[in-house]
Amino acid sequence: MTTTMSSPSPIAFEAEALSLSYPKRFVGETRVLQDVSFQLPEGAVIGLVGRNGAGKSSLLRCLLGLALPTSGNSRLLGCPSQALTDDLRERLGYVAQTPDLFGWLNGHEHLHELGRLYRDFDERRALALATRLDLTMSTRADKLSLGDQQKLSVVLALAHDPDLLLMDEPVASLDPLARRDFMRALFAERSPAKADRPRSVLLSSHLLGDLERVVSHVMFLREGRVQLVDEWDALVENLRLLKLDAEPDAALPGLVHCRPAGRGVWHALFDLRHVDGIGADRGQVLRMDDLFEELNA
Ligand SMILES: Nc1ncnc2c1ncn2[C@@H]1O[C@H](COP(=O)(O)OP(=O)(O)OP(=O)(O)O)[C@@H](O)[C@H]1O
Repeated sequence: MTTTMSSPSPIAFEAEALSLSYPKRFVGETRVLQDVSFQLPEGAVIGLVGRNGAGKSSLLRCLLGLALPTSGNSRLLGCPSQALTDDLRERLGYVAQTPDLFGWLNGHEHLHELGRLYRDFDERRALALATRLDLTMSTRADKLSLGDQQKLSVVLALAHDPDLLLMDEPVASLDPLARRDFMRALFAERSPAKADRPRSVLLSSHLLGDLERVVSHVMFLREGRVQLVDEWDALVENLRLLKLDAEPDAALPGLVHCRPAGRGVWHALFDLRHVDGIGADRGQVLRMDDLFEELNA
């Protein structure tokens, strides 16, 4: 089931019927994204959630113009992904799933090289973040642990204080303290010149406990489709899980999702905003990992 939400605020991330397929080796195609639509406002911190292979990296790559959709389109701050302007690129930060570093350069040398590309690059700010993340900047990237390579990628992505940040599992290899410091860095004060601008963040992660603490919005992807996209507080307030002894009628108002849970029991997820007095308000409130299980089991 797909919920598409709109907002009166300016839109940071937007997709319209976005689909992406890759040809299979001999015949047919792999459908990676199917009819993905959403609008997410500026200033939002969005958790992008789904099982392995759900299409999270592919969606981020389409938004950044790094993958060409089969149909549909997407925009970043109103700019079409396939025609990002230099000005828009200056406002972007991206952390790829696999650290995208030059193995023979150390952290300082990376800062020096990248600093030549951005007008707003702030090396002092980057070094302060490296210190907070306990990252040694004098070691060649190919001699860093995977976690430290991820930290360096994050330091580089934040060094020009971007308005839009897209991050593909940036904390997967970080220890809990580094993850905490990373999350703080996301919300650290912006540079004086950008203090009044909202930063919008789209962040894919399997660490749902961490996401739950920081996101304003969440988007659940399954098999390339958007299952649910909404403000996280609204989902906590309004989604309820009921355990039923029969399959509910799919046409019941407010029914978001249902699944057989074994021994004749059905789990039904209702949205109280659309329910018509069937006692769903007595259902269970879900944490993000519970909701993930309900949508994917
Ligand atoms: N270049 C490609 N050619 C063919 N198939 C691809 C290509 N890139 C991705 N895929 C397929 O697209 C699907 C989605 O992959 P994607 O990496 O977007 O998923 P993901 O949600 O990011 O997964 P994970 O959580 O494991 O990182 C997978 O089935 C993958 O095999």
